[in-house]
Amino acid sequence: MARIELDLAHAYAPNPQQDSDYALLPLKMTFEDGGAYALLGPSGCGKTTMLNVMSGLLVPSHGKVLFDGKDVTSKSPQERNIAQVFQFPVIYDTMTVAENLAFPLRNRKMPEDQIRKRVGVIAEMLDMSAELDKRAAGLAADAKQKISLGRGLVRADVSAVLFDEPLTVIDPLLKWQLRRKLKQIHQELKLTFIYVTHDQVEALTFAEQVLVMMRGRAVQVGPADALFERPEHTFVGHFIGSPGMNFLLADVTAQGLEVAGQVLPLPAEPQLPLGPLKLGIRPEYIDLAPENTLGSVRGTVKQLQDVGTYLMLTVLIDGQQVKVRQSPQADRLTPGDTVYVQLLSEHSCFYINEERVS
Ligand SMILES: Nc1ncnc2c1ncn2[C@@H]1O[C@H](COP(=O)(O)OP(=O)(O)OP(=O)(O)O)[C@@H](O)[C@H]1O
Repeated sequence: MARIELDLAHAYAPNPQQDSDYALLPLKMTFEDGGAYALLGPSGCGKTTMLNVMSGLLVPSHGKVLFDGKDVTSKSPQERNIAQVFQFPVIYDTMTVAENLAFPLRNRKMPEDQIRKRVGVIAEMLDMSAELDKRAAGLAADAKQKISLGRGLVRADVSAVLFDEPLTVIDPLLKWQLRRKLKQIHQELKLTFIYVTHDQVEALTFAEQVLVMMRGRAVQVGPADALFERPEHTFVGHFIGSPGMNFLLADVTAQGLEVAGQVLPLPAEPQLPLGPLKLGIRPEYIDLAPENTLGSVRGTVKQLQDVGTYLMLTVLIDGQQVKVRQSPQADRLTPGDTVYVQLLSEHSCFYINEERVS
């Protein structure tokens, strides 16, 4: 196992001139030994590039990769001792499940009795003990991908296991089970896991630390609750949550916070600079208030959506739209109704130039 440090940038084209020429903008990041990390972001944000730089499939155009303090920037995946699981199964069809799982161990010349033991443990973890003697060729796509996962997990002496969207070919029910299984396996094996996905549920349920990426930039790294409660960038607020955080244009004045032509009292602390900013508040944290409650803002119900376990209101506040999550027992409102919403609480965040200032 290893502590992985990145201090680098990567551009595929020579002579990068501007930010958009970089697949990875300059970043410093440490992956602690034994941690479970997810790299999360939309398609094209640089997740696979970062993973390939860590594995050694790609040499970064600028900077360094360190494993336990040693510079491995130009070392191959073999030399870095990395295990990788890709989107699609990488297995030998002519071999049995057991032979496939044993392959990385035989390559390393592990004694046969130890191989048998380790293959048994991994097969048990992945619920594949009954399939060990079956030929891989006859198995369904998701069983094959489970073998790939097993091959990634079978060696106990790897620096890290890197997963690139490994559950893409798995059907939704099994995907849900495997996600939980991987978390459990991580706790048992205590290997460093780095997991690439564009699916926030997958990232947030699996990882202890999630690195959110946007257009080549690492915007925030933290546990799921920090990304939800205190997004450091409006992008993280939008991207995490379903629906994401609401953002309203506001103005800090000597009188208070001006939102949609109404002035709300601001707490003395923290002090916000005078001028325009964005107020961020999650739909889960907006309450409806009786008319003229101090700190509430008047709006009009635009839409009401019954999602089963909750109601989602869309409220228009002077042309700005906010989502408000309500319990299913709440009084039924209808489009056109006037409501008063409470936008300020300890859950409110403030952003200037898309970065959180409070
Ligand atoms: N071999 C390459 N040559 C040139 N540009 C590349 C290459 N691979 C990726 N890119 C570009 O680098 C950027 C980041 O791509 P990358 O594959 O790392 O993103 P990603 O977040 O993994 O996306 P996805 O989820 O779609 O795989 C994109 O703009 C992509 O077009």
